[in-house]
Amino acid sequence: MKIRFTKMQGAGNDFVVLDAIRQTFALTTPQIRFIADRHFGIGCDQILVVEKATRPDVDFRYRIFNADGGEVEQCGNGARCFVRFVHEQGLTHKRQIRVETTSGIISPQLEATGEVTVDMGQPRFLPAEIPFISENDALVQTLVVGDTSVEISVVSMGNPHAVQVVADVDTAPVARLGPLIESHVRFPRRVNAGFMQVLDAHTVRLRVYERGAGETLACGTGACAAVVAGIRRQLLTSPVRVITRGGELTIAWNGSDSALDSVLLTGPATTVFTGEIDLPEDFK
Ligand SMILES: N[C@@H](CCC[C@H](N)C(=O)O)C(=O)O
Repeated sequence: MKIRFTKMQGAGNDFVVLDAIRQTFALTTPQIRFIADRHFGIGCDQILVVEKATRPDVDFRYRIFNADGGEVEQCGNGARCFVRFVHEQGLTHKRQIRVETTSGIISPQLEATGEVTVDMGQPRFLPAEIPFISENDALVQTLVVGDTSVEISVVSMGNPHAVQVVADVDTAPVARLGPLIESHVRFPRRVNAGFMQVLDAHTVRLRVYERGAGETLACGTGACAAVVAGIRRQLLTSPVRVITRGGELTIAWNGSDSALDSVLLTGPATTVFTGEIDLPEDFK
């Protein structure tokens, strides 16, 4: 089966975008892994599938798959690439669109600057909403990871995040602790592990070990979760510039624990190349 694709990136978080409106296909999990494979396939952190809306009050639906083949609820950098894709492909002329995801509706807007701002919806903090196994809903929770204890704040941006504050992201043990936190028994659906260094009240550096993809150059929902956790912990004040290894994002959140405002994510979205791929039936 041959399908056309577009390779995109937002702050270095890279995507293969597939148009399921003008072509028909059904992907198996091995085929998703093949597309994402950086040696045998195209290579990407996530695959985004653009579909027709299933309800009248939205413009499109999109599905998100991690490189490991698992379907996920939300993707911030992907949402920005999504709006650029539907514009460049002539699927809409609207600068602001409403998009269904498996965890709700998001609203990306193409700015005059070329950047994209996405209303990512409200963050959630209750352990059951993450999900996270805990007897309390404390803002800072202790997680025992192997022979180390880390202090995390849990946030759902539709998808689960565990954010810790570190002294220096360059020396933070992302490769060692990231996979252990991702698959920790207290996160029944696994988790994205964020490592945030606070530079000042409006600036952080961030690395994220993503569920189902490993460390990526940037994670949009990870940036939202880190900033929201930092604001709740009174370390940060909105808006916050998030410096990742692949680029910069801006996060604004005027909410509080009692008034859960939407989180706004702004950043770049770029098309890299387009092509056609022949999918094998039997990739493992
Ligand atoms: N890169 C994304 C997040 C993609 C999904 C994540 N790995 C998960 O499993 O929840 C972003 O920009 O938000």
